[in-house]
Amino acid sequence: MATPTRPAPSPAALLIYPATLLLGSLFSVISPVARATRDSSLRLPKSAAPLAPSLAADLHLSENPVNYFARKNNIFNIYFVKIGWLWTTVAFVSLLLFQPAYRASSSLSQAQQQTRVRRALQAFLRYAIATTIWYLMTQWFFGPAIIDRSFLVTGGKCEEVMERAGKMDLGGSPSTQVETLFSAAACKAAGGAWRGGHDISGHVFMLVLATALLAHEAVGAGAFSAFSASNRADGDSARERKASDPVVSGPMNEEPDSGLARKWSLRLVWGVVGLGWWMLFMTAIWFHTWLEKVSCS
Ligand SMILES: CCCCC/C=C\C/C=C\C/C=C\C/C=C\CCCC(=O)SCCNC(=O)CCNC(=O)[C@H](O)C(C)(C)COP(=O)(O)O
Ligand SMILES: Nc1ncnc2c1ncn2[C@@H]1O[C@H](COP(=O)(O)O)[C@@H](OP(=O)(O)O)[C@H]1O
Repeated sequence: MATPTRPAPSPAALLIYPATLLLGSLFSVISPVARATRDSSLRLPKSAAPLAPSLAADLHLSENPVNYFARKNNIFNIYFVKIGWLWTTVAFVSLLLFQPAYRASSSLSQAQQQTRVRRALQAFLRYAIATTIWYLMTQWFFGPAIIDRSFLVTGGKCEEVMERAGKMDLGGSPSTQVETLFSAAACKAAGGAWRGGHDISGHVFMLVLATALLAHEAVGAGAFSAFSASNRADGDSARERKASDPVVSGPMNEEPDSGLARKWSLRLVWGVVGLGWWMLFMTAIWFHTWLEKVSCS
């Protein structure tokens, strides 16, 4: 019998992201509630109207909008998305610790243990690569992050702070001043307005990366558990097969209490993926222009 391997999720599943952005943008056009938010932004200069969601965000119109999810200070934005990589890390580590696909245990043969350690290392490498990409895109790239740099090269700037900088000393060393002007977070913290360029959505970027990474890993780990459990149901024949195959090994040899942790780690991961998808959908409805959303997915 051929050795079963963990099935890789189909790349077609990634279409969920453009579909979500498309659906969110359509919703933002046809929903009366979303229209009401846009109407308030029509009090902006006429030329600004087509870009309403983005400008509404820039001008802090979304601090008190009709829909709860259109508020920047909504609880899910503050405690979930804004520290989204922390949630991603916790969920990922729980998979590595509790899923039998990665968990080495003393009741396994040496070959089985080696296979699991190798799998866990490969999974960690995927996480490390994704973390590096997230970090360079949204946090730091030898100075301002790539998203901030792309905003600047497309003509954006920290408007009010630039004006103030022209008139008075901002304080601090020249390098702090440069940071103040050239990173979105520092610009907003200094009371400036990050306007004018192509503002790739950090939310969309991080949520797509995090949910794709976690879902990919959870599908593999979940399928491994399910396969192993069905093997266990098969009884002796499976036992014989396992004994001769270092790759096929599952909860058959698992400690009894690890089943609960296995279930809850998958629940945590799917919870993070589900909420991440929902927040992506909310960003698509309430924030950014079309191009800004699509350019980072
Ligand atoms: C050459 C460069 C090397 C870079 C090295 C980077 C990674 C090392 C490789 C492997 C990592 C291995 C271990 C890492 C250990 C711990 C990582 C833990 C990561 C965290 O938990 S960071 C703390 C939590 N912070 C966040 O989650 C922030 C998430 N938020 C954002 O990114 C932004 O707020 C945003 C993009 C969602 C939105 O941006 P704004 O609109 O608010 O500007
Ligand atoms: N789903 C969401 N819920 C609440 N606020 C969101 C959001 N998506 C984006 N935002 C806010 O819109 C602004 C642009 O975010 P981004 O460029 O990452 O998409 C950010 O504002 P602040 O920077 O003032 O917090 C961010 O917090």
